[in-house]
Amino acid sequence: MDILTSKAEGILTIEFNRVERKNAITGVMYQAMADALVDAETDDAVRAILIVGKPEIFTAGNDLDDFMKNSAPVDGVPADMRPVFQFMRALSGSTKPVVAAVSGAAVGIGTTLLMHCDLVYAADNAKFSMPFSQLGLCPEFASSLLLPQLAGFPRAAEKLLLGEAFLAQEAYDMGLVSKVLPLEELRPYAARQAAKLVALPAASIRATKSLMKRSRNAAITETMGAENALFGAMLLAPEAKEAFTAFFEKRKPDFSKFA
Ligand SMILES: C/C=C/C(=O)SCCNC(=O)CCNC(=O)[C@H](O)C(C)(C)COP(=O)(O)OP(=O)(O)OC[C@H]1O[C@@H](n2cnc3c(N)ncnc32)[C@H](O)[C@@H]1OP(=O)(O)O
Repeated sequence: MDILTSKAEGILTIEFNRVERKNAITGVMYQAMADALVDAETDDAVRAILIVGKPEIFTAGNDLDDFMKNSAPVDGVPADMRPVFQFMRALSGSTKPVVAAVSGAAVGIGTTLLMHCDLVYAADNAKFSMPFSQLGLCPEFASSLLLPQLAGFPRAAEKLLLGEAFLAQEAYDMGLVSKVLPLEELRPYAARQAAKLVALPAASIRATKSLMKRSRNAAITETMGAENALFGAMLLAPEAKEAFTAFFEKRKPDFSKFA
């Protein structure tokens, strides 16, 4: 199983478990995470959600092979019903508190998804990146809105226009993560924070989260629509094909022939 889910003591834990592919996320994995989140939404026994990777890798982002093989529109399946949309909609719309524990690399959607979590803990080996422009793509799932809001435009531009990677301390300074911890303390600390949420009155947690998010919900939905229309087209363009092919051929992409 490339995604492990478990429920215990009020916490739904979702764990990336595809370490041989650096936890790169396939459609099947997005669907498993979406289904777990949708189920949690109506399960009163779940009072907090914890998303974790492995000590050496959070996730390498979307599986690039999946991007190459499964990006064309499918007859009868609206684009926003694809598993990645179902997952991000369920995460962004979750009324339950979501805690993420990040160690190792968090690439692409691996960093974007953190902007939709509530408490984000990073190990001192965490490394974040959103290399969309390097892949011939553009930001997705409201990162073009939320990152400039968090970090300010000039710093967000380094991360989104150039796709520069950044370490845990910078992520903390930018406001993307709540706290940086030594790697061995990350998972137990995140679990303890989730347990604190479980012990608090669920109605209070729901109300607080909803109030904190309400002023930006409409903008997030609108931005996701604009981003994802562009993203879907760019996935099928030759620049992305060159980037994905270059990754698997272990060479630098050559974008010089594209205007
Ligand atoms: C809507 C969502 C959008 C997005 O998420 S866009 C972002 C897409 N992701 C990426 O562009 C990241 C690609 N991966 C990497 O840059 C690197 O990996 C890492 C920095 C994450 C790790 O580097 P290292 O430790 O040197 O590992 P390795 O040798 O590159 O990878 C080990 C095996 O894992 C496969 N793999 C890694 N990432 C992906 C991926 N994203 N999709 C498919 N496969 C991936 C490789 O090919 C390789 O495989 P083999 O051992 O056969 O050579």
